[in-house]
Amino acid sequence: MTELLTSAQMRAIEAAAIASGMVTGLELMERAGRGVVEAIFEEWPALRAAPQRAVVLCGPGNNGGDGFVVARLLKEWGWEVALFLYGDPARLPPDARTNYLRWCGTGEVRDFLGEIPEGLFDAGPSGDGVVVDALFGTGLARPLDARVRARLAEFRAQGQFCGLHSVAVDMPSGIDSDSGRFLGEDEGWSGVQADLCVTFHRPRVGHFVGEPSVGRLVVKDIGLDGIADRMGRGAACRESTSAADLICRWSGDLRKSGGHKYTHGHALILSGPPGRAGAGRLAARGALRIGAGLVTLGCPPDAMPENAARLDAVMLRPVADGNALAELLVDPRVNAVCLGPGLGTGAREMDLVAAALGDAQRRAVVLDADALTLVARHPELFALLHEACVLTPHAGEFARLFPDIAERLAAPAVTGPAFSRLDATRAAAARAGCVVLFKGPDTVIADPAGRCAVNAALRERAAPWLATAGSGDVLAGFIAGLLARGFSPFDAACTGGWLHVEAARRFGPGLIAEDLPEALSVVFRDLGL
Ligand SMILES: NC(=O)C1=CN([C@@H]2O[C@H](COP(=O)(O)OP(=O)(O)OC[C@H]3O[C@@H](n4cnc5c(N)ncnc54)[C@H](O)[C@@H]3O)[C@@H](O)[C@H]2O)[C@@H](O)CC1
Ligand SMILES: Nc1ncnc2c1ncn2[C@@H]1O[C@H](COP(=O)(O)OP(=O)(O)O)[C@@H](O)[C@H]1O
Ligand SMILES: [K+]
Repeated sequence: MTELLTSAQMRAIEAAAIASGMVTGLELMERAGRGVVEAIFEEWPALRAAPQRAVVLCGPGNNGGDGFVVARLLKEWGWEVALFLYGDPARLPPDARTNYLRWCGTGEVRDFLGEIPEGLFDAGPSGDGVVVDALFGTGLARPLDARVRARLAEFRAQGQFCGLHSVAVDMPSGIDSDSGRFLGEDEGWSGVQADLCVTFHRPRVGHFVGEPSVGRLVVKDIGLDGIADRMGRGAACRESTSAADLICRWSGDLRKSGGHKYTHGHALILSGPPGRAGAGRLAARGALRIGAGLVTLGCPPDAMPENAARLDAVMLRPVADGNALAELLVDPRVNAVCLGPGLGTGAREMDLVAAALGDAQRRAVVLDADALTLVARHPELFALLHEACVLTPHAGEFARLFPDIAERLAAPAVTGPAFSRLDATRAAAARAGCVVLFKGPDTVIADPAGRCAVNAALRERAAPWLATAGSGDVLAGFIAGLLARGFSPFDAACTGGWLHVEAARRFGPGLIAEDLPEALSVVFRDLGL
């Protein structure tokens, strides 16, 4: 499990480590700087072979302090290092000031806002080098001042033009580490700000949600392991996790190690009218492939011929209205329902949503697409949501369901920590009283108690092929299948989301939604199931 931290959590851990006497702030800064240098050499092994050129940009806080350490260590490697400071050296925090003074013993400090010397970016003796951004890290509290922004952009652009690699210490400056958002107006600032970002102890939330801002993320150990456990998990330590590794916890549950088909649950997927039933069929196939013992597609009677012609292992039942659904739900073995994909938003469909949510057994229900639109439109349906439900909105559906929360998320972020997709999903789950999976390349899953996970399809896990019609329908089916198999709503959403990205990655370019369920068997085999 990869734990993601907020800046407040990281500060609390650092403060507890220092207060316990296990380490000093200065030693942590030294380890951080050393970690950055190690990461640079690991990322670009050729840089180790011969001295190069570094341009190091230091800010007014401890991020700048890390920068002084990096500058000193690279200089010790024989590099040509040019260091620029933004801020008043007299006002540096104590550890940063100590490292500033150490640097002053070996090299010059230039003014970050002053002249950029001629030839600065000419690559080093062996034609290579780095620009290190140590202006602001977790302490960024407000938007960068226009001059700082312009100057940083200039350093980045010139460095890039001259072929130097860009390295961000902890976070690319200007980005809020709790939300991954640019503080202030972000025109022209989207995209990758650093080839490599080196952070410490644990990744921050902002490395996984918001704008994808770094090409590669490396987390360096600075000896803080175990301190969080010793501190106890206080209010500042809300748990947030990257779902990427969670699958390991649950792979045992995914394995089919005996039993008969009813042991693995029965998922019911409700589909729409003739010509629109494909989305439901995709969800049904997803539910079956992920291992539900049985899957039934319930469709309007006039869609029976079309579906019968297209389905084999998935069973088919006519479901004319809410009463017909209620009759089907008399069978207690039907233990998960999924509705929304291609469903429609008329009176029949409203009736179906009411019947699924109003079911006395409070069965697990996945609501997606049109079902979400109906729930957004009709407060009486919203009021029926319960803890066994999973909502899977994309950004448009999220805004329909939770307009005020979406508005807060869309508003420019002006102070740190900024309102994040994590905050938004948590608020939505608390209001709905059920699990919410907020879709996107940085999918966030939250439950009403505040538990939260990020399933980021970023960097080495990028899966841009998922932006294809019907992939969300398959995801709804995956989650329904896992619910049928007895996963809790939160675990089903995390595991379904994770498998969705893995399946897309196994298939790769050219993916269409139909391929996702089929790619699962390869993912399962690789997991050793
Ligand atoms: N917390 C930890 O455990 C560790 C922190 N370290 C480093 O320390 C950093 C955090 O240090 P700080 O808390 O000093 O924070 P930063 O160095 O990120 O910046 C804080 C300073 O910048 C000012 N500031 C904030 N936004 C500004 C803006 N837009 N324009 C101008 N000034 C602005 C603040 O008033 C403060 O003086 C981390 O990112 C990391 O690089 C490391 O040394 C290792 C350990
Ligand atoms: N660029 C992307 N990278 C990774 N995942 C993505 C990307 N774009 C979309 N997705 C994922 O693809 C799915 C699309 O779902 P949705 O928007 O409901 O589409 P549809 O309604 O066509 O099925 C979601 O799971 C979303 O997280
Ligand atoms: K930085």
